[in-house]
Amino acid sequence: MTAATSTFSKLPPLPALRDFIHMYRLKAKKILSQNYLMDMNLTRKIARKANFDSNTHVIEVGPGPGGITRAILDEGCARLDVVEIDHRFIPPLEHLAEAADGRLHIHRGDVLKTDLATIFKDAKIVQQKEWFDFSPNSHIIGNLPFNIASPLIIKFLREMSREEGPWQFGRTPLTLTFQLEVAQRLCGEIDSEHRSRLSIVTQYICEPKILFVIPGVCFVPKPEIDVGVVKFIPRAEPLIPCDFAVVEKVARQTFTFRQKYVSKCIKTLYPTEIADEMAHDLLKNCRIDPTQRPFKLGIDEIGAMCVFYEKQCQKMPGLFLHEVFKKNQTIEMLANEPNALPPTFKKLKGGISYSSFEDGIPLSKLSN
Ligand SMILES: C[S@@+](CC[C@H](N)C(=O)[O-])C[C@H]1O[C@@H](n2cnc3c(N)ncnc32)[C@H](O)[C@@H]1O
Repeated sequence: MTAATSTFSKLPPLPALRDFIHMYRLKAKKILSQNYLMDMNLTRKIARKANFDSNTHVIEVGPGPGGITRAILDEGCARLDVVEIDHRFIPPLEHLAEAADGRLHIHRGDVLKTDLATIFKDAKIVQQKEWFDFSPNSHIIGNLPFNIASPLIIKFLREMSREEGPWQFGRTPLTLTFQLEVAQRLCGEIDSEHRSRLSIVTQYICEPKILFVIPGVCFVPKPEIDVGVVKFIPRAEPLIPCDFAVVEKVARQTFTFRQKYVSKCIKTLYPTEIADEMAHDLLKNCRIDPTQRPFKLGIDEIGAMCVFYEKQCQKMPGLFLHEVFKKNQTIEMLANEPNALPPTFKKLKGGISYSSFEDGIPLSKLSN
């Protein structure tokens, strides 16, 4: 399908969402974090702000009774595949599919275990792009259940950083909802109260933006919190030249104690007997003030720490597997594990030069 040939018709009149819910007896289940978005102005706003065109193959996660599903179809897309875990929603979604001119396809299953790449691949709509080109005609959208929002975004970010799963076709954007506090952490800027591990692992690989906030009262049943709609655009070039597992580990340990000195946090990367020396080496090489607080560190500083830590791990097999809470595992024991060395970064073809990182110096400190 090309831009010139794609056409779609709006959905014919359907029973109102509220009537749908009564017709199909769709009482929300707390265990699946079901909070329905009933206001079609808001569902339309999500679809509009996601900003895809009529050639786009969209995947929606957790469609529930189909409020956002209707809006995506009406906004105009080449095809929409939905992944829903709760069998009760299949009949109303089939009802919707009958009205959707063959554009709506339903998959019953857990999105965490569903192969989204195969959905894109089998439909043969998504035009593969080189990673550096702008995004392919694919988009993933969802008003996520709160209980899986965090594991799902981590899975997506990991796949994105390795150009795997739906990102094997290029830079597929995401538009997802999160409880506002999580949305703010994903987008947390340096020196802000929201800066966290999540800010780093998100922002080094993509550009996240809170599109708008939906007050909790707009959902049925209403959660006690507000919800942020976040759009993620994968970066052409990651800001840190290390594998996701390395960035995730350094970011996690750097934010172990938010208000303490970074030196105290970084020591948790190493066994106690070598922690002082190894942490000192890392901070000195990266020109980072040991008394700095974690939330005041820029991505380039954390990037430099990742590069240096990775080198330390290469020299000391087993170090990468060290976890501060696993007291009885020595580096000698861990060195015999199959993944005793950190995964290597898949270098992108062309693009920015990571040479300054090779010396372990953050870009912002090069002129100092
Ligand atoms: C917060 S509700 C949103 C429903 C609908 N999208 C809306 O905005 O009204 C979350 C939806 O995700 C579904 N869900 C929960 N866990 C899921 C999972 N692991 N995989 C796929 N869907 C899931 C729930 O059954 C529910 O329909």
